[in-house]
Amino acid sequence: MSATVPVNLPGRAYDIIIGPGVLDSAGERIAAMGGRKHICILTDANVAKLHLQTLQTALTATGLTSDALILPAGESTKCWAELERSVEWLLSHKVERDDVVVAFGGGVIGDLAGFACAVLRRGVRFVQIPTSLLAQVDSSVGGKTGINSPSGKNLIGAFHQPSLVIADTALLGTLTPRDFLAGYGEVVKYGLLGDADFFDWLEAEGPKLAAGDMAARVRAVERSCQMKADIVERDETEQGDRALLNLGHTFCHALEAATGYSDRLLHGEGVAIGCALAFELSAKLGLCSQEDPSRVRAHLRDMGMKVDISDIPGALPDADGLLALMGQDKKVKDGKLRFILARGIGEAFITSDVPRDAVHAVLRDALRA
Ligand SMILES: NC(=O)c1ccc[n+]([C@@H]2O[C@H](COP(=O)([O-])OP(=O)(O)OC[C@H]3O[C@@H](n4cnc5c(N)ncnc54)[C@H](O)[C@@H]3O)[C@@H](O)[C@H]2O)c1
Ligand SMILES: O=C(O)C(=O)C[C@@H](O)[C@H](O)[C@H](O)COP(=O)(O)O
Ligand SMILES: [Zn+2]
Repeated sequence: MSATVPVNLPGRAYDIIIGPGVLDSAGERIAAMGGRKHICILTDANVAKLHLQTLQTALTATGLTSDALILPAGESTKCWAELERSVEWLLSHKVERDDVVVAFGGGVIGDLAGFACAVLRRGVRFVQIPTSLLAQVDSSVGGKTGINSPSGKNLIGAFHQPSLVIADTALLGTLTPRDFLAGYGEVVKYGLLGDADFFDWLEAEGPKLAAGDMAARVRAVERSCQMKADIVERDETEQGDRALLNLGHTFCHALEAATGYSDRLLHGEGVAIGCALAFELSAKLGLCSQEDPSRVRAHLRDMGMKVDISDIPGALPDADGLLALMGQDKKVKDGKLRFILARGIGEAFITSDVPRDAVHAVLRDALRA
């Protein structure tokens, strides 16, 4: 029940190893990469408590020693202060360019550690060992790394590909239901952006997947990684097609900024709400039928996820305020927003041809609901 997805980037190719128990092979796989025998691990407090010992035992079994920096859990860790702490800690361990650093955690640790490795000595190798569903299906793959700014999400960062990804699906068993479902938001995104059959399958198997069915989890991680790898191979640095992976994110990032990158809204929850809004906007513009957003929302609702802006606790800015936050989106070109919209489920495309009034109206309706 395991799978390997290659990411074929010229000069920077790597494998994504997926399956229950693959963490046990981390020592062998990392030792095979060469470099010195001491491994620095960046992780967070939740993951350290549950799984660090297993990782360190796997490393020790092949003669590797390790030290870990345990950072606070949560989105607010993707900040300058924790970046500085991480880089200085790695420097204090005299990490060299050919050493291997391990990012062991969810997307927060992966993004922060990846960025620390991108800037440390202008580039140190790192291995992603994603422990959340979100990190296994999305953030550990493709080399986007970075931190947040009060001005906007992920505004400080770099492209820096990992040298290997080890996604042990058994680790997903200790996620809280909320964190698991947040990751599921990105899984649904893949079906919506480019694979209608996968979305059909999620409608049928999603509940089983959430309940812990391992074969379903492996299949969802593998399909998501395969779709991401295909897109990243075509367009590593988002000059074009890679922006498809941003379906729902223009809305999501504005909502995350509006909620102060806090526990009020997790990234994957924002992606689910953002995908529903992107489909509402597509329907409003006559690009797809009204049945499509209804179907998207019905599936998210069936899974017990946040679907509407009103599912976010606490006050939010009005439609103008959210539009202003969207102005910091990295897809903005010549001052104009670009969106990922859809002609149907599995048929997303990138466009800058979206009247501001239509976006305003969708936001206004969503805030009123
Ligand atoms: N670089 C990319 O391409 C990319 C893609 C998608 C998302 N992201 C980023 O990823 C971040 C979200 O990632 P996330 O949802 O993994 O958040 P996260 O890293 O905060 O993890 C969510 C929570 O789950 C806990 N956790 C992780 N693994 C666990 C396990 N096995 N058992 C128990 N608890 C565990 C963490 O401690 C945390 O409390 C956001 O910052 C988002 O911007 C990046
Ligand atoms: O890998 C990508 O490309 C993505 O867009 C994946 C997204 O799920 C992810 O949240 C990413 O970090 C967003 O990128 P950004 O460039 O909009 O910050
Ligand atoms: Zn995302």
